[in-house]
Order: sequence, then structure tokens, then C-alpha cells
Amino acid sequence: MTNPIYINQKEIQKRYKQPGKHTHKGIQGHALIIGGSYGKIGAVSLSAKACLKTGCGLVTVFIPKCGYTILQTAIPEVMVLTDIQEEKISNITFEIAPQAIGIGPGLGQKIETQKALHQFLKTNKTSLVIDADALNILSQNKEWLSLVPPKTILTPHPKELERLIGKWYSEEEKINNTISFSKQHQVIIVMKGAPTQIIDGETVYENTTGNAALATAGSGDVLTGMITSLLAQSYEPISAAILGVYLHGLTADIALPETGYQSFIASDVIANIGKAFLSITV
Ligand SMILES: NC(=O)C1=CN([C@@H]2O[C@H](COP(=O)(O)OP(=O)(O)OC[C@H]3O[C@@H](n4cnc5c(N)ncnc54)[C@H](OP(=O)(O)O)[C@@H]3O)[C@@H](O)[C@H]2O)[C@@H](O)CC1
Ligand SMILES: Nc1ncnc2c1ncn2[C@@H]1O[C@H](COP(=O)(O)OP(=O)(O)O)[C@@H](O)[C@H]1O
Ligand SMILES: [Mg+2]
Repeated sequence: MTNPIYINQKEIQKRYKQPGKHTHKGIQGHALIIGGSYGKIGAVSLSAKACLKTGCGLVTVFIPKCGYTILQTAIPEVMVLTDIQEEKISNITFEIAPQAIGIGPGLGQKIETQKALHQFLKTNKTSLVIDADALNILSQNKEWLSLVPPKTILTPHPKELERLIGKWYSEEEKINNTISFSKQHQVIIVMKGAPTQIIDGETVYENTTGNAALATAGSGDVLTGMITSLLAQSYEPISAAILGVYLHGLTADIALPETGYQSFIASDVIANIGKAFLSITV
């Protein structure tokens, strides 16, 4: 099996870029998070807040109408665009020009939403992070993978990965099948787990941060926001994936002495992003 490259402090120092002294929100990147459905607007809220807290200058969400007041109240810093439908996304249209798009958290898999994703992929040219239900929809329509831009970042948890690449019977088979998938579709795959591994063609990276406190609802939605933020800030896709996964894990390592494993929730990831950044810049 291919030896992994460990994602540690040294690997991060090579990739991290300090924001310039004269930067402004217009050049810190504009990210768009697309997702949400009735009862799952929280997933987009978490993603969008994490996106902002990872340094993106501007964040817009595209959600079904039912999420409008929720989002505007929960995170006043985020701009909100709504679908024509109340409870699900059915037609993804926008006039902004984001540098990166994260799609999938809380999206649901209704047939109208599947069609909307297909239409979106046919015309989209922006760098993408694909998570959750957007991955599940792609798993049911594998021919649409030819529409995703090269170096798109997919962030499956083990069940989503299985839906995408099929069952495996050993760790080695899982890695090898994911490498084949990555090469075939020219995508970067963040295989979330303990530990998270990132596959970019033949190259395998293994994260060294994080702990079981992350086994909590919404922590993956937060990761999607963080990686999308870094992508919008002009990090290369592989660096955005590596830095995002490392910082995400670091928040749990930093918080653990205060929260213990049990009381740590996805919002605690977001609350500790600042400390995580500070600890990689010392
Ligand atoms: N507040 C909100 O709005 C939230 C909204 N959310 C949104 O909900 C939507 C559905 O997403 P989802 O991931 O909950 O459902 P789904 O894809 O069926 O996977 C669940 C199954 O996968 C497995 N599994 C998972 N992790 C595993 C692991 N580490 N290791 C091994 N297995 C693992 C496990 O399967 P089992 O082991 O039980 O067979 C589990 O039952 C999606 O849009 C998401 O964004 C959520 O993010 C929560 C907060
Ligand atoms: N035991 C664990 N140790 C380390 N990281 C974990 C553990 N359990 C979950 N995680 C991390 O938490 C996140 C969970 O993502 P996901 O399953 O998509 O959650 P959600 O869909 O609820 O947001 C992933 O980044 C995963 O690596
Ligand atoms: Mg998830």
C-alpha cells in the first residue's frame, strides 16, 4: 500500500499563507454555500459560519425560502439568496461570481433537487467542494461526475464513500479503489474518518489532528465551510483540503481539555478556529 504523507505542522507551514497587510474583503475571496432543506437549514448555517471564520471576505448562501429568516438572524454577516421553492432547492441561479462553491450540506435528495444539481453542474465553472446529499445524488447518477471541474474536492464520510465507490473488504482495497476513482474522475477525495485521509491521484495524505469529540452532528458540514473558504481565498485545491482538515481536527484537540469528548458540538469547532489558526502561525 502507498505510504501516506502525514499532515503535520511541517506540512502545514509549507502551505499556509498569511493574509496581506493591505488585503480587503474584496480580495479575501467570496464563497457560496448551496444547501439546506426543511429541517436541515442548520447544516448550511454551520457551513457558512465556519466559512467566514476561516477567513473568507464574503460569504453568500443559496437556500430554500424557509431558511431565509433563520440564516439572516443566526449569522448577520452572511448574505442570503433563496430558491423559488419554500422547502427544497429546485433551481440554482445566482448573479454573483464566487471564487469557490460548497454544495450539499442539508440539501436533501428530492427529485427536483437532483434535477437542480444536474443543471447546476452542466453550467458551473467555479471551483467546487461537494459534500453530503450532493455526493449522494452523484452516487445515484455517476455519469454526472464528468461534469465536475478537475480538482473538485469531494468530502465523503465512510457511508457516502461506499455509495460512491462501492463496498470494500479491507483498508487496502478501500484506498486502492479510492485512488482509482480519484484518477478516473480527476477529483480530490477527503475520506473523512479517524483519521481522515486525503487522496489526490496516487498521493495519499493522512491527518494527524482531531479526536472522537468530532463524532457529533454537523462537524462535517463545518469542514465543508472551512475547505470552501480556503479555496475561495486562492489556496490550491489540495492545499485547501489539507489545511482545512488539519485546522478542523486541531479545534477539537484545543477544546478537549475544556469540553471533554461529550459536550463538544459542531459550534465548538467554529468557536476554536481562531485558536487553531494562532497555533499554526507561532
Ligand atoms: N443540523 C443539521 O441540519 C444537520 C444536517 N445534516 C445533514 O443531514 C443529511 C444526511 O447526512 P447524514 O450523514 O446524517 O446521513 P447519511 O448519509 O445517511 O449517513 C449516516 C450513516 O452513515 C454512516 N456513517 C456516518 N459516519 C460514519 C463513520 N464515521 N463511520 C462509519 N459509518 C458512518 C452510518 O451508517 P451505519 O453505520 O448506521 O450503517 C450513519 O447511519 C446531510 O445533508 C447532512 O448534511 C447532518 O450533517 C447532521 C446535522
Ligand atoms: N472518532 C473520530 N475521530 C476523529 N474525527 C472524527 C471522529 N468521528 C467523526 N470525525 C470527524 O467528524 C466529521 C464528521 O463528518 P460527517 O459525518 O459528514 O458529519 P455531519 O454530516 O453530521 O456534519 C469528519 O470530519 C470526521 O473525520
Ligand atoms: Mg456530513
